[in-house]
Amino acid sequence: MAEQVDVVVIGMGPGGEHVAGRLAESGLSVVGVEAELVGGECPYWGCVPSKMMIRAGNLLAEARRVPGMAGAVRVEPDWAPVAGRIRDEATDDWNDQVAADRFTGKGGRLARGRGRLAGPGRVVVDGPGGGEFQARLGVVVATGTKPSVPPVPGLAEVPFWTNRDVVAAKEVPRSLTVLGGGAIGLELAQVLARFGTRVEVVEAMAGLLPSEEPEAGELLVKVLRRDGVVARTGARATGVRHHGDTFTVTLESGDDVTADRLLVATGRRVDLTDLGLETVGLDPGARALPVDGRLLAAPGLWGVGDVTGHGAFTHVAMYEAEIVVRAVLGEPGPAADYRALPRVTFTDPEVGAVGLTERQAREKGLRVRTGLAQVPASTRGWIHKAGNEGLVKLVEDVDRGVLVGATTIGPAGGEVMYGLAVAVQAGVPVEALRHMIYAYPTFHRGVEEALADLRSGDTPE
Ligand SMILES: Cc1cc2nc3c(=O)[nH]c(=O)nc-3n(C[C@H](O)[C@H](O)[C@H](O)COP(=O)(O)OP(=O)(O)OC[C@H]3O[C@@H](n4cnc5c(N)ncnc54)[C@H](O)[C@@H]3O)c2cc1C
Ligand SMILES: NC(=O)c1ccc[n+]([C@@H]2O[C@H](COP(=O)([O-])OP(=O)(O)OC[C@H]3O[C@@H](n4cnc5c(N)ncnc54)[C@H](O)[C@@H]3O)[C@@H](O)[C@H]2O)c1
Repeated sequence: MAEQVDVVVIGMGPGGEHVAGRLAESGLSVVGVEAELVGGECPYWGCVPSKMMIRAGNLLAEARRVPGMAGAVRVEPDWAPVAGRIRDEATDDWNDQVAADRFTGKGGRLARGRGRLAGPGRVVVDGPGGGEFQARLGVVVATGTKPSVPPVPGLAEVPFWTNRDVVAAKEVPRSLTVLGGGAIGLELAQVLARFGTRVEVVEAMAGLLPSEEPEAGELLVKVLRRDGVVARTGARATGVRHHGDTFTVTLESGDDVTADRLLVATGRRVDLTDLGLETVGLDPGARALPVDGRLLAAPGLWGVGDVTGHGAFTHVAMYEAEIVVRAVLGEPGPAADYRALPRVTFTDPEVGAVGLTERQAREKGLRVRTGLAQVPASTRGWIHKAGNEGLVKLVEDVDRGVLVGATTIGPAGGEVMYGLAVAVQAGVPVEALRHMIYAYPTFHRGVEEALADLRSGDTPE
């Protein structure tokens, strides 16, 4: 006999935990099903520990910028406090009791185990907290993603690292090859290089961070080189071997890239295969859970977070979670709107981005103008001097006279992006943005310069 409850949430990462917690707080009987740790990838192996690592790497980099600016320092990197913080402050040594208690403290019930659908509203949990539940109001699938491992010959047979191994490392490796020059690969490559690891990044596409503006990838190649990171772009791996303590990645060019460790950071994939989706008429072979603007995948079945394929970011998971909370509670509110989806890659300089890149805007058929401003040429960038690399790039839909995308790279690139996210989301006219006051001397004054460049910039096509 299945136990009757109001809602079952499968997967208690940032998305699932938010939905389950909010619904439990509102008085519903909610079962949260989790196969690993309550909190998901972000606090234990993703955002939080990686940003602690980045904070440490950035401190070293700032200290190294002292000569010529503020005197002399001796910098001796030590990974021990970073590994210690990750264990003690971020992950409780990968123990989720605090998160589990937070959920049950809101009135939720945690079922530890692997959940799968067994028909509309029905969820079977295999594991220590197992059982069968029938949800009166609905089921929420928030099962996240796994590392995507490309079919490079030999790769599956070698003991490569994923983000989880880097986060858990008690010592940094002497050398590291990073397969994939996206967000994970670059953030981790830069940190480890700053702690003394010899790092090479192998990126198959023509530039680093290929989903962002090409200017971002070009700039990152230069700044990473200064950290000692070799970035090989347009580099296709044709084979991987592991002999003794050495990983060898052979490239199409014939070059071999060798290192003590190999990190695979070639994207994340949604795995719907074992979720019983066929029992509710959905395709378990789909690339992502197909949901509508209210995150509904089927009657009484919602999707939240990475699994929906709208952007593998914690803020997307939380945003979608809130929409599902409203839907389940029958509260009014807008449908999901991804026009101003913000991204921040926390390299130094940070790469902030929102909305469409120039290429995406042109592919949508928009008439586009772009404006560019260089951070080192701005007053604040010039004052900042060491570590001042960056730029602001704006993408305007000429016919509507509004920004549809922006990229803000610089020492506070992620923060500078926020104002532009508001402009994209609210469709603030470019004309109005031009007649605002931008505080002097901030990094965000680069926005004003990039707006001026729009006026004098590319001729509309
Ligand atoms: C190294 C790294 C750094 C990152 N940095 C950032 C960042 O700075 N900013 C940012 O916004 N995002 C970042 N991300 C992405 C972010 O971690 C994810 O977008 C976020 O965790 C997605 O949340 P989610 O709830 O959709 O899924 P997840 O966090 O993946 O959680 C899904 C949960 O579901 C559980 N689960 C799966 N299947 C089942 C099942 N059948 N039954 C029960 N439980 C199941 C899993 O065990 C997991 O706990 C980073 C990711 C990585 C890997
Ligand atoms: N700061 C953040 O918000 C942050 C940080 C880390 C991760 N994330 C999230 O996690 C997701 C996954 O990160 P990721 O870096 O693994 O994925 P990604 O999709 O951002 O980058 C993967 C990179 O690997 C490259 N690649 C794919 N196959 C390859 C191959 N065979 N050889 C060489 N290169 C190959 C791709 O061209 C791409 O540049 C991100 O897209 C992002 O949504 C966010």
